[in-house]
Amino acid sequence: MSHHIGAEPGQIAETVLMPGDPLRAKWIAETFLEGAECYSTVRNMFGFTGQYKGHRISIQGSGMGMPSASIYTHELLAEYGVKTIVRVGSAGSIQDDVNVRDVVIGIGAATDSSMNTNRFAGQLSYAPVADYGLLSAAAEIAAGREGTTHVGQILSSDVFYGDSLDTYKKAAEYGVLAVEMEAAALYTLAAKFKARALTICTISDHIFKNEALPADQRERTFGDMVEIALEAVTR
Ligand SMILES: O=P(O)(O)O[C@H]1O[C@H](CO)[C@@H](O)[C@H]1O
Ligand SMILES: O=c1cc[nH]c(=O)[nH]1
Repeated sequence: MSHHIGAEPGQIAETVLMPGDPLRAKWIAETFLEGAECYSTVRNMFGFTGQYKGHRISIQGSGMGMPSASIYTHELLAEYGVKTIVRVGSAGSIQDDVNVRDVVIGIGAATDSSMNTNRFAGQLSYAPVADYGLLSAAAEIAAGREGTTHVGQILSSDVFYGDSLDTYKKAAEYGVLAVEMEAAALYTLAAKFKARALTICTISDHIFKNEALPADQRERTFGDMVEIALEAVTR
């Protein structure tokens, strides 16, 4: 067991899909994996391992925000020998042409977090980026499917309920597609541990249009991004 994951060595696959919502993790395991077994219920942050088309895959909830996601990412990479993590999350659109239920694949993640400012002692504005092989595979797979997928920069924010939308407006002017809360930390830690990482999100909200999907749909209906992720990691 690591500090926050109740798995024995070997119970977690080298490839992990990581939603923020632990109940989305359960739904993904039950819906897409064969023979899925739960390896951790610590803090109800569920983790499962099963098979997808003959490949061993784990699904681990990360919780919301970079502090929580960093804990699970660190333990997966440092203590369980995980080599590949794909975040399968929800995100809020900040672009007119990025609509609710579209899929967004994050090339890189801008952030308002001070985590990397502290990590690099204020000397570097580090650019957290996805693994190129995973990114190109996911983009190609998505292009061959129905539904709209956008590939570009996302913003990992520490704040869900901010005082103003000014920063999001500015980020949108500079091409950022959508806002979520984990990718920058995931990409940074994957680089540190020489692992592969990618973030695929489904748009659950439009931040400027006041559109939002309810919790049950965020939990159980984002199958397109899950299939894109599973096909990309098993290529
Ligand atoms: O749906 P998940 O994967 O949790 O992702 C998004 O949803 C949460 C906020 O509601 C944050 O974790 C954000 O990144
Ligand atoms: O608006 C949103 C929607 C999902 N996730 C976020 O972080 N923000």
